[in-house]
Amino acid sequence: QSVWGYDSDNGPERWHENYPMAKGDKQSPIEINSKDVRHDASLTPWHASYDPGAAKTILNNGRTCRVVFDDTFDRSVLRGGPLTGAYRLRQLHLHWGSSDDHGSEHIIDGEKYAAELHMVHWNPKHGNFAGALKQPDGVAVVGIFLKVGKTPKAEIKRILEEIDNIKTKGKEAPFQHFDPSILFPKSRDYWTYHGSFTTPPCEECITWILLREPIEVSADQMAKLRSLSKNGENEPVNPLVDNWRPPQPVKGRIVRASFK
Ligand SMILES: CCN[C@H]1CN(CCOCC)S(=O)(=O)c2sc(S(N)(=O)=O)cc21
Ligand SMILES: [Zn+2]
Repeated sequence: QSVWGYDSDNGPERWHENYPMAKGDKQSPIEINSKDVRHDASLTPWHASYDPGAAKTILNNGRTCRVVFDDTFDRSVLRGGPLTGAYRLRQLHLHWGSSDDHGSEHIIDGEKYAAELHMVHWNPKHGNFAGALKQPDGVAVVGIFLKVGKTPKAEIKRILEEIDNIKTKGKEAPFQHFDPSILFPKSRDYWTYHGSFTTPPCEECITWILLREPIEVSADQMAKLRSLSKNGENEPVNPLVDNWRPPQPVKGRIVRASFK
């Protein structure tokens, strides 16, 4: 069927059939090898100023669990780092595996994390989100790695508590009074490079800002995430797991680090 996904008949190896950008020269995710990274002293710290009142709903779209924010004005914005101007927070979502030893999209020095959280922002100088998708500086995504550990970060609980209300595809629940910056790790260190959406349409419009320090989740919290289903309410159960794209060719791109 033409609808893309992560199964053998509609997965990443076939996306290019309907989305030619998938075979572009600046695709994401990528593997990051510290030996190839260039420290850039000119990279300033990034700053998020998010309005908790901008959070609206949480939904299961059959491909991920997504929290949507009001991005009709500069209400929740990301600035600094490799960015010029204020980028508006539009949504956050996750990618995860079928077991704790894999699930992230970016891979760091050969290490795969259990999950990867993406906070998607767009550049209002391009008028609207659809316009921003067509620009190389249109979108900025902050990526946070999730690692299974003994001292889970409490703040992720708020998202996982909602999972029971959005078990199947198309289910949506109110999700308000939430400031996603509570999910950030202590360190602001990051890698940055230019790439694409890791799903169709695979547009190459993203400035990636990947945080070096993972946040910790518990094995139970990962199991909770894996209890989501790809299928709709009255369809056969199809677990929503392994919604990650494998690493793509770097093709000479430079990955810069804000740290030594
Ligand atoms: C499931 C589709 N995921 C897409 C949907 N959007 C893209 C544009 O859509 C146009 C209709 S998006 O901006 O929400 C977005 S960000 C990422 S990622 N993993 O690269 O952070 C993927 C996607
Ligand atoms: Zn993503």
